[in-house]
Amino acid sequence: MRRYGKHTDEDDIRSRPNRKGNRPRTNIRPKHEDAAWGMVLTVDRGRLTCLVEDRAVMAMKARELGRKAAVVGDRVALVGDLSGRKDTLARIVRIEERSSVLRRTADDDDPYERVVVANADQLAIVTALADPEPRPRLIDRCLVAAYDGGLEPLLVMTKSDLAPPDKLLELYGDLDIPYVVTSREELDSGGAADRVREHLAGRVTAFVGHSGVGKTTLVNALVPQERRRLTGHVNAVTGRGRHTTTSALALPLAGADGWVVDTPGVRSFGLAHIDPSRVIHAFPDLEPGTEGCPRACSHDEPDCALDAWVEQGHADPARLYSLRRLLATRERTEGD
Ligand SMILES: Nc1nc2c(ncn2[C@@H]2O[C@H](COP(=O)(O)OP(=O)(O)OP(=O)(O)O)[C@@H](O)[C@H]2O)c(=O)[nH]1
Ligand SMILES: [Zn+2]
Repeated sequence: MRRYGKHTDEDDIRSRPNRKGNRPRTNIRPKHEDAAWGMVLTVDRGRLTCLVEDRAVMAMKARELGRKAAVVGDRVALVGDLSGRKDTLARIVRIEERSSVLRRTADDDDPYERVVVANADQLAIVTALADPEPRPRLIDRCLVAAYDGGLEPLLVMTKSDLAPPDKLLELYGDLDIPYVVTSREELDSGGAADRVREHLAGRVTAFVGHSGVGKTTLVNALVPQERRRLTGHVNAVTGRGRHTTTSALALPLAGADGWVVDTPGVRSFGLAHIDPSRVIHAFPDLEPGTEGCPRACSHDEPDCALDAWVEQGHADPARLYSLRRLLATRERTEGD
């Protein structure tokens, strides 16, 4: 994984025009020698905590960056006071191009997409087998966002002590998506964290899930208190499972090289920003069946080949129902 530290790139902010196309004013040019690379760990009302070498450095975005927001997971160039000491504030002068972006909107009518996490390799979709009931359509939405943003999905099914995973495995077990099933007992023994950790080594994994599924419990098991202290997040994740900001929070994995990015619990996952034609990629069991579809098929018309595909037993009818519902409504309501 990349290391964060001294920024040696020749292409520094001084040679780049600002958003009006003008060269930045002389007096606001950052000193190149001072710039260092960091990773954004969390964002709280315009204040960003960045990991620089092994220090947590508070920073603000430089004005030259305009409206472009830095989000958790972003790799940024920083100048100014990089000591990480209390009451110091560095400046972010550049955001590196992202290798992936997890985006969502508040609902399917919301024109404002937000980037939840940048540069994550993997999306762990946490779903409880009971309490709260699993919601396949929310899982499907997360899968769409993962494929669209360039993240590999991982399914984590919690609370198998309360209900068996059979129904979800019928839907997702054959899709080539790795999955882990955990229980209360395995949480207590450490077995749950061990099995999830096997999928996280050397990667940045964003965890998403509906409120109450046990995401925070799991993240706490993966990242013990002393690891959090390394990045200044001593009390960032509280007992009741909510950290104080509404932003995601990157935490260094214990026992393996990798990052866990905890995100606030969601009730919905809006996909207003995603073109309907790309939704099918999150349905690898159905996608091959669309070869027989007419051009620009909406997959909800009489000639759609997917009905026959399902009748021939290539995919579960519930999956086609999910796809159609997602395409048709694209509307996030509580019951969806
Ligand atoms: N029975 C059972 N309960 C669990 C399991 N995992 C977590 N819980 C419980 O589920 C409840 C919710 O867990 P949290 O970790 O707070 O859930 P969360 O997904 O972080 O929820 P938000 O903070 O709202 O995002 C807690 O009371 C946990 O103790 C499990 O495997 N089995
Ligand atoms: Zn079709």
